[in-house]
Amino acid sequence: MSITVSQVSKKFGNFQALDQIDLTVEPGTLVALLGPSGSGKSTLLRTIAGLETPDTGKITINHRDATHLDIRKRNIGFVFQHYALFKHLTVRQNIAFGLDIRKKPRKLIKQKVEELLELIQLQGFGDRYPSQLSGGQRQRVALARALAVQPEVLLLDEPFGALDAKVRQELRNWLRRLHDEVHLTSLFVTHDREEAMAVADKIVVMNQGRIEQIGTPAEVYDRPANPFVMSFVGEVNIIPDTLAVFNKGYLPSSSLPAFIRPHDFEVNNLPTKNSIPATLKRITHLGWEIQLELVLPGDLTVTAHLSREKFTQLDLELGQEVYLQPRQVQRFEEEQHHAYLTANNQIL
Ligand SMILES: Nc1ncnc2c1ncn2[C@@H]1O[C@H](COP(=O)(O)OP(=O)(O)OP(=O)(O)O)[C@@H](O)[C@H]1O
Repeated sequence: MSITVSQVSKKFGNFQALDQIDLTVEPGTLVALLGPSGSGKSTLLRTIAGLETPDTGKITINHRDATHLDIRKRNIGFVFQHYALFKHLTVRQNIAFGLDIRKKPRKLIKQKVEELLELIQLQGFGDRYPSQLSGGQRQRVALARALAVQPEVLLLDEPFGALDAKVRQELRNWLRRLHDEVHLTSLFVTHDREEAMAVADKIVVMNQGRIEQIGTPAEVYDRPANPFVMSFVGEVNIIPDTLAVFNKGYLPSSSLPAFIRPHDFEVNNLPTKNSIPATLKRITHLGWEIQLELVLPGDLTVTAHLSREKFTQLDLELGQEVYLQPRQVQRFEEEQHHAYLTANNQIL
């Protein structure tokens, strides 16, 4: 079941929530809509679901024009951040809800509900009420309820947003396995880049109602289309005045800012061929890696990430001088800086 969005725009009053969106979701893929708050992710998802009508453009689901199709005829399952389970119904009754209102035979409903309880690993919880479940369990029930009516498309709006980090991680791995098992086409909204990277086949990076880039997690991370994407999908050092800081042979001269990921700095105690001297200002233990805050000539502070092993080997002390050598530097053409500059205050 494929989804195609062509030239879809949507305004709320004077506010352009979606601006000429083009997107194709291939059958069987799990796609993440990633972007800062207010970038239009939910509006796009709701438009595909039929909860919003686009002002212009077209939406096709499985090659059928669905732009103005009634929501009930789209064969879509929807899961929201705030598990909208019916409080007065048990887990079993919640899962059965969509089948009940479609007046499916009792025997089939019973069988389907048991299958889904097994799928979400909540056998034995069928007679509980939502208030007797944890947040993660409730969200799994919400998923089972959406899956009960056998949708071909599953849309999830920040499904794990309200859960703590550990449960969130478990559930996202589980969602990935479930997606592969059930052979759905799924689209989910998140503002968490790690979640998008960990789960999705493709990531759609959104900003101010537009799509900045569509690509696999590796593509958007390693070959970002513009400064906005580079900054949004991972940490980055932006060296604005490359002429002043780097022009002494450290890097090829350029008037464009240099974008360097913290783990793309090689750190050494002694100068190497093209290294930059820097003073070590702060050391932070991030768990499996160490973050260094370093001051470059010209008083520019950058961060570098080191493995624990390398950190131990260097035997670093605060205030000492080290030498940085960028392994990889990205630069973007002038016109690609627009999105970054306008969204700058949201991501730095
Ligand atoms: N029904 C509405 N009426 C007016 N403005 C709306 C409506 N729905 C959304 N908006 C506005 O459209 C913009 C995009 O909202 P949307 O919910 O799509 O963003 P989002 O990327 O999902 O953000 P978040 O991560 O915060 O949920 C926001 O500025 C929001 O205030």
